[in-house]
Amino acid sequence: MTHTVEKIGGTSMSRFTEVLNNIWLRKKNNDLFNRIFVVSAYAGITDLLLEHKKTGNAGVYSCFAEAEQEDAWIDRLNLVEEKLLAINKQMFVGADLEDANRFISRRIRDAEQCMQSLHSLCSYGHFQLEEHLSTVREMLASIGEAHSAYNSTKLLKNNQIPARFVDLTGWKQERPLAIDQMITETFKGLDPSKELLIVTGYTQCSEQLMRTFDRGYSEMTFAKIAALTGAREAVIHKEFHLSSADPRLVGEENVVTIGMTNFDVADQLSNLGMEAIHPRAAREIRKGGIHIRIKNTFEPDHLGTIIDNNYCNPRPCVEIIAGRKDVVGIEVFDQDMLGSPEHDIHISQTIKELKLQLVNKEADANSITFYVAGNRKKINRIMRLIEEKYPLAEVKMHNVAIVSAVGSDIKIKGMLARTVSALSDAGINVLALHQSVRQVEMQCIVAENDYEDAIRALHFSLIEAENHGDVIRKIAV
Ligand SMILES: Nc1ncnc2c1ncn2[C@@H]1O[C@H](COP(=O)(O)OP(=O)(O)O)[C@@H](O)[C@H]1O
Ligand SMILES: N[C@@H](CC(=O)OP(=O)(O)O)C(=O)O
Repeated sequence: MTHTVEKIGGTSMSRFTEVLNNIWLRKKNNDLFNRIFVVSAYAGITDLLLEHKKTGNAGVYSCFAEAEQEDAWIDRLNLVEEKLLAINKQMFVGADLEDANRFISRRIRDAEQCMQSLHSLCSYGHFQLEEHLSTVREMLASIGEAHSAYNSTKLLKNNQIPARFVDLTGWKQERPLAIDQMITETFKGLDPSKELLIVTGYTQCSEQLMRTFDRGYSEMTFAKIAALTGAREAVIHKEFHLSSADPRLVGEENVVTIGMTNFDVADQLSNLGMEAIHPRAAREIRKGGIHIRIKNTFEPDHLGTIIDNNYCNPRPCVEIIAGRKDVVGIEVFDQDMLGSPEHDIHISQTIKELKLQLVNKEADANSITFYVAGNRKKINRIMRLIEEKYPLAEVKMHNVAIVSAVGSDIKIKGMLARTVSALSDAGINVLALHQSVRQVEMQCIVAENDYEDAIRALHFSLIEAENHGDVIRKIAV
């Protein structure tokens, strides 16, 4: 096991000069190679191609799928092309710029043609658009990663580094293969000891990457490659160190870097939309017995954070304050619910079918509240469906935020009391409170407007007050 597999997130990718200097060119001679890079689309591009990951705002795909205005998706696709070409212009000049533009414009035109043809085909009742939508979604998504991987390879070659564009998008491939086979076959003929391999974060596969793993899918490609090629270490390059809270909210000068943590903590964070790592990707890497290192792209000398399955902080404490805005609490009150799980089962199933994200839920004798995230249209739809199914129930919608204190071990007396006091001392009303018996995280539901203040208050009382220094649990390996 000599090589590493390294993923570069979209936010970092957009700062391509720093990626070039801090990640690629930094290593010299023997250390330069034996690194396989899996790259995400440049920041915001997948959001434009599909839909906004957090707000659900329409992108090319959602316009095409909803087809309210027939040609709205074409305008959006042209807008994406403009953005991609603008990125090229920042990176290349002359013949290189022309080549980069030709590559990506061809893919966009191919996709446009397929989608146009599909549209005409589906004007005949024999062909149903719905049956092909997931394929269209996959095709569109792959454009973002093909663009960033192609450009990165070109940039490296321009800097005299041997590099190869490894295209897992299966563009114009006859038939999709199963994901494991697609990766194994592709890597068979490649030698990472001789050149840097720059791999698209999107993989075309018979399982359909997004249908199986959804957004953040490049981490799945990354995890599969790490496991299937037997990597020594799986590295994720991000915009910030994995920190005790979002540095944008709490201030870079106040947060503490996390030195070590475990996959359990990472799962809690990804449930809140802070994808330290995609939970399914984590499973793949964990099964392969590989640890993950999260690194800050802009501080290349820092050891970063190790996520290891066996890690537990020897001193119980809160390590991270995370949270999520734009959560809707759907409260269903129905006295017929007493003693029966029927409402819970049915509503949970509807949430799944509508592809809303269930962040948490709580229940008492005759009411149940589902905390979900997703776009407004879907939320309104589910409210309607619940009211139709249970006409005697009272269904209410609450716009809330969730703030959460997470730690690999928080099993100490008084921790929950301290958390709630921190919020009440800051004048914030706690609407609901959850802590599971495993005691890995405590979640407080607060009004949406209180989100930022609540994060800062919890960070101040539970982390800053502990004087951890620069790093919570320095890396010991
Ligand atoms: N605890 C945290 N540590 C570091 N970054 C965080 C944390 N919580 C939220 N963030 C935010 O996550 C963002 C990175 O998001 P992410 O989806 O991982 O980006 P990418 O994969 O494009 O690099 C940062 O901009 C930062 O504001
Ligand atoms: N760009 C894709 C894949 C991905 O994983 O992106 P990022 O690494 O920037 O989260 C998405 O947004 O879903």
